[in-house]
Amino acid sequence: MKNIRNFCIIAHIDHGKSTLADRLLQITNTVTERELQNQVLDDMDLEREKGITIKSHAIQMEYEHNGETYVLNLIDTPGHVDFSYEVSRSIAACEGALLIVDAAQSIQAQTISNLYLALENDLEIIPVLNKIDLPSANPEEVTDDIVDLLGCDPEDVLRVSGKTGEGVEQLLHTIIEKVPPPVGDPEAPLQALIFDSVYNPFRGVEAYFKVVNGEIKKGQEVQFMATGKKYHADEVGTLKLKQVEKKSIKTGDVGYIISGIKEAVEVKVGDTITSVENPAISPIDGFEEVKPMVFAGIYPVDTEDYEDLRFSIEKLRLNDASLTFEPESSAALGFGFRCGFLGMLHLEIIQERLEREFDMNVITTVPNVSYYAYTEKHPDKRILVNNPSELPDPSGLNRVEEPYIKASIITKSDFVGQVMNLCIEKRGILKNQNYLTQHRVELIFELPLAEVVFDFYDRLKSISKGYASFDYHPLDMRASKLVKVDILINAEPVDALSALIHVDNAYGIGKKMCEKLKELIPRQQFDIPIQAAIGAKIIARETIKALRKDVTAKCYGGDISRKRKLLEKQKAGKKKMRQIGRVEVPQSAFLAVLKLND
Ligand SMILES: Nc1nc2c(ncn2[C@@H]2O[C@H](COP(=O)(O)OP(=O)(O)OP(=O)(O)O)[C@@H](O)[C@H]2O)c(=O)[nH]1
Repeated sequence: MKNIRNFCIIAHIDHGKSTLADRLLQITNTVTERELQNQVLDDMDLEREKGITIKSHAIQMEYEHNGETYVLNLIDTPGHVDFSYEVSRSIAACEGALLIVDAAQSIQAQTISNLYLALENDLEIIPVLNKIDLPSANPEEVTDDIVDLLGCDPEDVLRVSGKTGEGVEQLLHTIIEKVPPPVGDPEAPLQALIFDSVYNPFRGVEAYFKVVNGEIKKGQEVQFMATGKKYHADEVGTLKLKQVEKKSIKTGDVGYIISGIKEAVEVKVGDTITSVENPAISPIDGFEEVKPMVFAGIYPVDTEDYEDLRFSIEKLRLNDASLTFEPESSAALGFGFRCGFLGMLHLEIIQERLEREFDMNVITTVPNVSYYAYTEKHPDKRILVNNPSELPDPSGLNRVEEPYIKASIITKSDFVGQVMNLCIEKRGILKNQNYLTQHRVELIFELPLAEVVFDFYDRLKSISKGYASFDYHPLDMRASKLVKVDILINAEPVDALSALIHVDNAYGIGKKMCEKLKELIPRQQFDIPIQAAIGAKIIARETIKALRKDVTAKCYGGDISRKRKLLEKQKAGKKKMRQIGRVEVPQSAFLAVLKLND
């Protein structure tokens, strides 16, 4: 145990975590030059394309130092706010963390939020200034920022370049010298912390764990404490570039288990594996069931594809336990599914995977958060509302509660005013303003999550010219004055466009919605009124004027094939359309609310 080092890399997105990890694998000969494809840790296509790490993994390296061989377990952590619980469990499996800061970008929101998680778990922090090869690097200033943040000595901040490899050898020595070996009782009953899992279509779900106490053996009967399910440990091992089967994994070490588990939902990150024969009295602290934060309806464009869509979502759920779904129907869109996601990025990923991996053509409705509603009749009985159209009748409504988050935004001092205005417009409450350095400020806001779902990131990025980073954690549920705003197209209510909006913003948003829809819905042979309403009260109206000319008129007398082409183009366009009463509505209209400020 004394020669094991478990560590993770925490960094803001794009600060070079994967590149540095690759370099560590290369220097320790865990992978050969040839095997070292760029970013081996990001093995999902989508990850590589989006340049983000979605699923965390663990990899084992060996390294000689002062005549002794050390086992170094690098536990990778996902880098996006949507996956923060997974980050927290990966961190809990480590004794040390490399805090990577980009020498040109300095400290960002996720640097700090991940640092706090690491400190909460008593990790040894090794500050690392990365990308020192960049011409735009500002090592002196950024080192000062790190020193201010951690209260360490400037000499403690290592300078490396994941790209050129400079300083990486020294970094390995520092890991061995500074990160403490794991502690744990090899004789105690088995307790292994699950920090990640991966779905393998041939072998079932592989769970990654760290043995906190005891030992896990091949062939052993084990129990997952949170789910209560029992399994036979068909195979255990450690992870190099490939899996290396072992007879057992001992206290302090990191490994994987394969035990015939078919669905990702059975393996919960944060759960404890114990032995059936000699069970631990209690699980390891910190288990939480991850709950979806954002909901949206997903509908097939072609109603006949409903069963295919169900099959595809079920398949996705096999390897993504945080995705939830249940059938729902919409008067406007027909049969589909109400899906729950960890956040907006997660939603985007699922939508893209459905289209790419399953070739599904889907309409995604406006995302919403989940609310608690209480009626006058039963003011103590909580009703969970995951879809605005399920909100009880307003006349009998006592109150509605919505989720709040604690958001941390780091930006340059020049942009503080604009960022504050944005947050206040989004109903934020300023909690703290913290000058990290002379030019960089951290703002802590409490915000309704629903407001962050609506075009918050994009606007934050544009008002700060990209110099703002954002991170959040769920806080609590609070009563708010929310009303349901309905949209009527040609006098037909379109349930998929309903949204719960704060009463003060309802008129403004209703008006903008109508204007946006007017832009998006093509003109047809008759006038189309578009209205926003609260209950029976119309609060805004626009009219799409009738189209008079025949589109093909200008081709008359001309080339017949051109006319046919035009008609075919129209037909293809129609596939992406939805019929609402007599009106054809394009797919983009269902997401109109998200782009009200464009
Ligand atoms: N010049 C220079 N560029 C680097 C260095 N390390 C990483 N990069 C570049 O910075 C970008 C981001 O690097 P990644 O390693 O993908 O960053 P990451 O932190 O893993 O990103 P996420 O997985 O999205 O969190 C890539 O374009 C890298 O080529 C470095 O030391 N020097």
